[in-house]
Amino acid sequence: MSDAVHVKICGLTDPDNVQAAVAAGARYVGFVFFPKSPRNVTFAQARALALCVPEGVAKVALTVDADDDMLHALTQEVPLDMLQLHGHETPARVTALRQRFGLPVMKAVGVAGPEDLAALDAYGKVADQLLVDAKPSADAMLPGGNGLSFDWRLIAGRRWACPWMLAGGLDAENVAAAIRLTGARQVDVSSGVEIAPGKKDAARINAFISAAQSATNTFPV
Ligand SMILES: O=C(O)c1ccccc1NCC(=O)[C@H](O)[C@H](O)COP(=O)(O)O
Repeated sequence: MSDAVHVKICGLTDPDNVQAAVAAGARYVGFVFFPKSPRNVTFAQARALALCVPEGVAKVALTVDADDDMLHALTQEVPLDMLQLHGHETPARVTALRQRFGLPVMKAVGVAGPEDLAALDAYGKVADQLLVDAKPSADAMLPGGNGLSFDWRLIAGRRWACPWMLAGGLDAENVAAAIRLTGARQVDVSSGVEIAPGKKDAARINAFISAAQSATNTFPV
């Protein structure tokens, strides 16, 4: 992995914001397939957005406890590079989906306290990537994308068997500190580059990517 921190902009719904993310240097763009989300896109919308994305930028589909039929239709209709699983998918399900759909799988794991760290070790052995995210509160409407951060000291300097991304409540103001504290080489953002739920903003996307890429990561690779 190169020295610059890799950025994923998640929950894109608009071609102008996809272009803004790509132009600013995002390495991943994420599309949300979760009807209750303000960022939900249809397969047709996602396909149109995906066709704007150049080679070298990974197109990630975020799903929540999706069944095989949904994933089959999704992967047939939308050109994708990765699946992001943001529900209660077990390690066995992660393994099965990697095999069935032939795409790398990133498993999101919510962290609120030290008791959540064992799950990162378990999923790190079977997933292609981990998304280390804030655990949503019990009454949250969404399982992610809540703009909530967790205590980064819980994972400072920790490593897993696969590459990982830091997520949860990041924005242009705090991302450099988060990178310094955790040693993250990849970061993911959704709410922190929005002006309203589901409404991304090109200036915020630019500011976030610039702040992440200029952050100094002092941890060894
Ligand atoms: O964004 C959503 O609406 C969403 C819906 C269902 C599951 C996950 C969802 N989002 C996850 C993300 O966008 C990010 O990967 C992550 O949780 C960080 O989000 P944020 O704290 O808003 O930056």
